[in-house]
Amino acid sequence: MSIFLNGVSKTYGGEVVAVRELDLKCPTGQMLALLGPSGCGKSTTLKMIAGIEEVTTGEIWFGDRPVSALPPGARNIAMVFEDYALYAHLSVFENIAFPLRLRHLPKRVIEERVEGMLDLLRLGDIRDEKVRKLSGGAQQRVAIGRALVRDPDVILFDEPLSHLDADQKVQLRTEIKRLQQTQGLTSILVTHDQTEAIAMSDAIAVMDHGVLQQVGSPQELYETPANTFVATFIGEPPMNLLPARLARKSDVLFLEGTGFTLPLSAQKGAALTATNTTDVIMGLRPEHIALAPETPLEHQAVMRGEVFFREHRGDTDVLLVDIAADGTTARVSADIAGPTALREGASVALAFDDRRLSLFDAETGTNLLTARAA
Ligand SMILES: Nc1ncnc2c1ncn2[C@@H]1O[C@H](COP(=O)(O)OP(=O)(O)OP(=O)(O)O)[C@@H](O)[C@H]1O
Repeated sequence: MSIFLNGVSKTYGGEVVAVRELDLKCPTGQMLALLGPSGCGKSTTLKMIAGIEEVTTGEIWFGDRPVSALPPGARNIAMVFEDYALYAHLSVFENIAFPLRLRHLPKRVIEERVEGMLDLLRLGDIRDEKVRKLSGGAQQRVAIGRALVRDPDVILFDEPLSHLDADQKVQLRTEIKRLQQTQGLTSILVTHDQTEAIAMSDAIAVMDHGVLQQVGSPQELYETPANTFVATFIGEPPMNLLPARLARKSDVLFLEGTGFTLPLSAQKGAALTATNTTDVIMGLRPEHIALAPETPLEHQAVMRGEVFFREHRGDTDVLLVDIAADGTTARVSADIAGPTALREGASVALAFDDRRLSLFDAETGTNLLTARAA
């Protein structure tokens, strides 16, 4: 069952605009993540889809059915919460059976369906355990079983992994993804954790201050962020954002930044023909910077500076490098294959080329390379 949000807004108490004019689509059988910092409106959006909060304006559709006016019970949705919300004194079996008992289904049907869930979630061995004795990960699997056993049209996950420790997180996110794909579940995932959103979802909607910033596949968001907010929110370490200028000399467009001048490729130049902007922000991912070879390649720019800090990350070193030139300074983070012999205070030359850099309008933060193509 697909989910559509059409111009959905939510205002609390006539004042706080939590969600503004939101248009979103989650196709049948896919998982859409709502991602953003605290207060961006993702929980409010989930609650409106669930029917726990009313929309102020706009309409929500499940397939061809408008649901905004329906109470939660009439929407055939299931929710999985961050704190599991299980009955601690009941067994695994009884927790999963609970929603079916509420519907007074025949005993045989209940047993069949709960057994199916126990198999699917590999909970058979602990079926008679009281849930309070289980690990967080096992409790969350029980909660997922309880959600799925009713065969909902839509399943809503509200920060489902946030109380788990690191290895349980990784295990359960794989488990949820496997279930979501094999069962073809139409799902919305609310999270503030980009790693979770990237690992689990087909598409990610990034929100800030109640406004949708961009929606797309994890790859699209990584490669072509719509603006500087998305650019720094997706990717770790975050994308470098450095002030720069565009200057046309003869037929070539040059990018001039702190300590470098880079002729842009004809392709990038063509994408920028309609741009009058000269002040830009260059977006450069730390993993797209390398140590400069002795003879830089054509179309490669080199920035020279001093290592301010080195963070050793096993197979790579993240270097924070201070670049100083023409009275300006910039601090750049570079994720370099390592381990390197570079230490704080060392001189270093960093190289990058124009293939994977982004350019944003210095005033609006909009991606200049994609905005006009869109
Ligand atoms: N019941 C409410 N009454 C008034 N304001 C609210 C209410 N619920 C949320 N808000 C406000 O709406 C905005 C969006 O909140 P929301 O909880 O949807 O954001 P969020 O991104 O889910 O954040 P978090 O992860 O912290 O829950 C915030 O400014 C919040 O203070």
